[in-house]
Amino acid sequence: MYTVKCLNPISNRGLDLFTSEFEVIDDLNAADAVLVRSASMHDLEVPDSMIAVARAGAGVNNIPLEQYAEKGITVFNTPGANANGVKELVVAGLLLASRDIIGGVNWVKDNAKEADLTKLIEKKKKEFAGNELKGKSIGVIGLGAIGVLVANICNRLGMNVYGYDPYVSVRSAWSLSRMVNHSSSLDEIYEKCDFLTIHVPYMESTKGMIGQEAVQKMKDGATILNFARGELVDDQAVLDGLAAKKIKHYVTDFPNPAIAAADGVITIPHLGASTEESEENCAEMAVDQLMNYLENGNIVNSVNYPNCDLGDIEAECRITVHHKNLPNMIGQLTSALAEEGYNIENMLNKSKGDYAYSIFDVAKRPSEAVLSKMKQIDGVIRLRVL
Ligand SMILES: NC(=O)c1ccc[n+]([C@@H]2O[C@H](COP(=O)([O-])OP(=O)(O)OC[C@H]3O[C@@H](n4cnc5c(N)ncnc54)[C@H](O)[C@@H]3O)[C@@H](O)[C@H]2O)c1
Ligand SMILES: O=C(O)[C@H](O)COP(=O)(O)O
Repeated sequence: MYTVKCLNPISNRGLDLFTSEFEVIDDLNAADAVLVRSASMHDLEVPDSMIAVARAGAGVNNIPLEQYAEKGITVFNTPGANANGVKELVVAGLLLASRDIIGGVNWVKDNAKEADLTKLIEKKKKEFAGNELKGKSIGVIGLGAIGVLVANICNRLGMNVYGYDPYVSVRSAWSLSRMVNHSSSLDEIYEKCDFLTIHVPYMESTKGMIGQEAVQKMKDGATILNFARGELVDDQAVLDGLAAKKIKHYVTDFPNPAIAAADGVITIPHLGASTEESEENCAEMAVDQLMNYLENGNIVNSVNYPNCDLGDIEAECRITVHHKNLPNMIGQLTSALAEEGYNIENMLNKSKGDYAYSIFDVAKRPSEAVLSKMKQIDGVIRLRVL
């Protein structure tokens, strides 16, 4: 029996997938694994029993990835599972920024009781007029699961699309419309685009990537859309840009007190992935990956350990090892088994940065002495016997 604690509400579509071998519990201290959305785990004391975290979503900046890797806690996310939800809200953001829909709707509400409302509307509507998206240029920064969908739909809306992603994956490159222009520098995007939309992860290297210098390089009257993370954009740079009319609108899914009430800022309370469909997709994928890892030791879509998948367990015993990515780890682990006559029927080893993961299928459960010898090898972080 494995125990799972949810740190945020997780869609029942995912939780219902848990078989009788799994129990969702309230006590974190008794949990083997955690399911989480945006709750911050940075200052959370986690029990030694915890061996996995599944983020039902894309961004993992709420999880201490390196610290968990060091402890042999595998962290998963659900790539692409909420991308369509975000893409649709970006389209809404583009429309809210180019037509004064919010101003118009609010005015009608405020004047709802006026007897001659219909007449008044026809007089007033010119104040809420706007522009069309067709023919405007947009720069998409980050062409992953969301960026590709945004770039392609903007192309279909008749916009001139420029994409920037120096680390673009082959999968994304295949999915991108051939009508999307490839930008090799952010400067080209700043220079050419009426709209900029950011879809990169928040990391040390991307923090504040849209700052004073970037804003100064932008076209006059540009609109910035941020459906990725608040920290990617420097608030003061945006406020200065808005005050100087350099920036027309800042549309953000990540409001904070410094910008929430500022003129020109259109704020949405982190609703990008808050659709029934995205919540279900993320929950299903997260639970599926978690069960596969806990029961079979397979790693699919981890962000701090390599993907390593040997299928369902068919051998008598499976041993999984989280270890440092050091020379001769496999040699030492296989020797410990071979010295005592345990035959390895199948094995897989993968590495990611400083960490690696190995799976050994053996014909017989090794003795405690052999397992203890394997655990004591320098660089071994965690060993599981399944
Ligand atoms: N608003 C929401 O509710 C919501 C929902 C999902 C994701 N997000 C945010 O959006 C981010 C992107 O999500 P995704 O699913 O597309 O992730 P993804 O991993 O599929 O794509 C990220 C892309 O950014 C690129 N990238 C990384 N650093 C870059 C840089 N310096 N310049 C340009 N490109 C860079 C990567 O190569 C990758 O292609 C997430 O990390 C998360 O923070 C927000
Ligand atoms: O990174 C993500 O997937 C989004 O920001 C969604 O976060 P949420 O699951 O808390 O809505």
